[in-house]
Amino acid sequence: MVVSQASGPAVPAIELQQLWLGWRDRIAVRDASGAFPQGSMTAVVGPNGAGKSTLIKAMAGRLSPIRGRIRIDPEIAGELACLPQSAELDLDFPVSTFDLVAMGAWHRLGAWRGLDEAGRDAVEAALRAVGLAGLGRQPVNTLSGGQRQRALFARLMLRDARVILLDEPFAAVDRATTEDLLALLHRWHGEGRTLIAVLHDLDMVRAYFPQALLLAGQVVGWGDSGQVLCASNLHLARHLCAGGAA
Ligand SMILES: Nc1ncnc2c1ncn2[C@@H]1O[C@H](COP(=O)(O)OP(=O)(O)OP(=O)(O)O)[C@@H](O)[C@H]1O
Repeated sequence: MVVSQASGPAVPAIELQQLWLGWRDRIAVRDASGAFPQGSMTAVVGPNGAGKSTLIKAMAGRLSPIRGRIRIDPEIAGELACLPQSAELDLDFPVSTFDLVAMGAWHRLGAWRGLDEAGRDAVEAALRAVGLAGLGRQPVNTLSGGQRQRALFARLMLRDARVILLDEPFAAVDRATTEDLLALLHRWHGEGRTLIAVLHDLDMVRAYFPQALLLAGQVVGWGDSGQVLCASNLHLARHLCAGGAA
């Protein structure tokens, strides 16, 4: 799917409205407001414990706000895909890489309807696009870490979502894989999809992500990544996560 880019003022794909998130007695994100415009490519950054994964989980619908609201544009409500941190994914089951990638099409076909020839071609094309041509029959639990992440990106391709959330997609992945997957993200961005990725490598964010959201239990900065990732904001974020007051 190629998503048309609307001209004129940016339409929010996801809007945070005075959003508070937390776990039991712990507040993880306080009073966050702002918007991810449709077609934007944003890195969510911040120190350990800043609330980045918590925000991704909430936007993916896996955690309810304590207060405030996450408003998802109704046109894209069913068009949101999420790739959680790899530690949260149990891929230790005997399914082929082809079938794992094909699962990306389940939301359109239903789990029990087989793929037609076009669907099978789409899986093969996705495997080629992530550099796994010829590995479709290999069980996923025998893939290397980098191959596994490539397969999960191929599954996202089949998912064909307009908004894609990724939590540390390049953690424990080799450089060549990272570069290939970054190129895929850029392709998706060029297609007008909205991309939101938790990342730790600030040089990568400056080089590849036009927008950044700097979190430290609260929004420290949100906008052009060059401006958001300035020394004073990064210092403030570290201070806040070390227990200081704003
Ligand atoms: N499942 C959970 N149960 C209880 N507390 C949690 C849970 N997940 C996160 N937290 C707490 O919420 C706060 C924010 O955690 P979160 O994982 O969102 O941070 P993060 O910015 O993604 O950190 P990191 O960079 O270390 O992955 C932390 O204090 C953390 O201990």
